[in-house]
Amino acid sequence: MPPVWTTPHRPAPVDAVVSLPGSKSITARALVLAAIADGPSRLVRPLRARDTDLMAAGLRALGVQIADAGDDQLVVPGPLRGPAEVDAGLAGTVLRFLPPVAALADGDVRLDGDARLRDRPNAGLIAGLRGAGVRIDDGGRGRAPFTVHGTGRVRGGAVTVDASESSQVVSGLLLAAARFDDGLDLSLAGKVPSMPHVDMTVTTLRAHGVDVTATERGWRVSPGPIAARDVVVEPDLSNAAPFLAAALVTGGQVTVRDWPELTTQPGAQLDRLLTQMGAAVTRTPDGLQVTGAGGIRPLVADLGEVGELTPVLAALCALADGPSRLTGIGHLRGHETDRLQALDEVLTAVGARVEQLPDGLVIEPGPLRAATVDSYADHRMVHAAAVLGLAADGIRVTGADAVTKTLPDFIDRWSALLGAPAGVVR
Ligand SMILES: O=C(O)C1=C[C@@H](OP(=O)(O)O)[C@@H](O)[C@H](O)C1
Ligand SMILES: C=C(OP(=O)(O)O)C(=O)O
Repeated sequence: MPPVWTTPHRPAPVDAVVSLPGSKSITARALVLAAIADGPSRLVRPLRARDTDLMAAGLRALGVQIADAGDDQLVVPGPLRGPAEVDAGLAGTVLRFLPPVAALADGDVRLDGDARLRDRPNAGLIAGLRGAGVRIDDGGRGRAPFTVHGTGRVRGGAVTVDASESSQVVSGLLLAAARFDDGLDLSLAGKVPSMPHVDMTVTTLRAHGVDVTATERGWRVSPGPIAARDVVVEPDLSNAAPFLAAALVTGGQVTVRDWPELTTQPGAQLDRLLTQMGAAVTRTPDGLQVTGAGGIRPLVADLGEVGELTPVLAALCALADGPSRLTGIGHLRGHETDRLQALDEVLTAVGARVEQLPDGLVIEPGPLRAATVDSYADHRMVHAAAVLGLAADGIRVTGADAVTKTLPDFIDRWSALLGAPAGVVR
């Protein structure tokens, strides 16, 4: 990969059908549940990218067998044990889903990752696990690195957590809770962002035979076995965002194959959001088809449920025909980078006027100009720059290899999307 990626400029309408690899979030949940299930499981077409490879490596370090079988993965649970070191890279899913599993292991498990991981908030999870009887040494920081002193079992019971900084705190605790001696009666202190991701967790647990009920203040998980299940992983709908956005920017047409009829992925909301921005969105026998009309309408929306769509939507806002206001996304300051700050810098560099709100952004488009921008080690900032580059000639990105986090061949796929006449881009 060149150190600086010059994003392709494409004023002509795109016309393509795109197939995308599996969902990061579904793969992460499938791996974790398979690792603590009551028998072996097959994951069909899981995502193979940095985040999910780190999840698999972390589980292997705890004693789980995970083998590749063509495009699939076979997972065989074993006794969970330490001592172990887990590298979470920059993956929020590993940072928040593995510590509750580590607590079930017999022995110490130390978790660390990239320099930026050490800034990502995790006090809610650490306090929640302590409330469930787990001993954790985090030097009082509430962040990585920390050591989970696993004893082979977790008491569980009534626990109150603050998950206002990440829904993954809730998901991490719920995923392992059926294996706690007393299950878990989880109460929330405050609001939780990205609620569709919590719904995804609850739905996935039920599909594995776990008894989860919503309570007035949260969720209750009964103790019991987690049934091993083979899981067919849906395409990643959040990673569909830049490809569908290309239809809007160029006034072209993009179809994403195998768009699920029913899904818990928040990316499903692209249908509604891109329609609001002026796209015609239809379902065809192939998948979800987005057609751009030649202009982009501004977006005024609370994106709290779909925070991970923000970078691409914000890029579209910088190309719209009026000012946009995106709110409900204060927690994005704790993502791969401070995404509100990063988007402010990038959109300003290409000519927009940006105002940061405590929980969002106001974006006023301006005359576009060429710029070299950073990836901030954030895959979705590369997606955003790629979308801007369609409209502005001369957008260059340093550190574009950040895309390995969830879509390692993004740059090849993007080039193919733009080079392809009508046809399948793989
Ligand atoms: O549970 C998950 O798979 C995710 C939950 C969300 O995290 P936050 O609630 O921290 O935004 C989302 O942004 C992330 O990309 C994936
Ligand atoms: C926020 C994201 O990732 P993570 O799972 O690392 O939190 C993301 O993919 O947009």
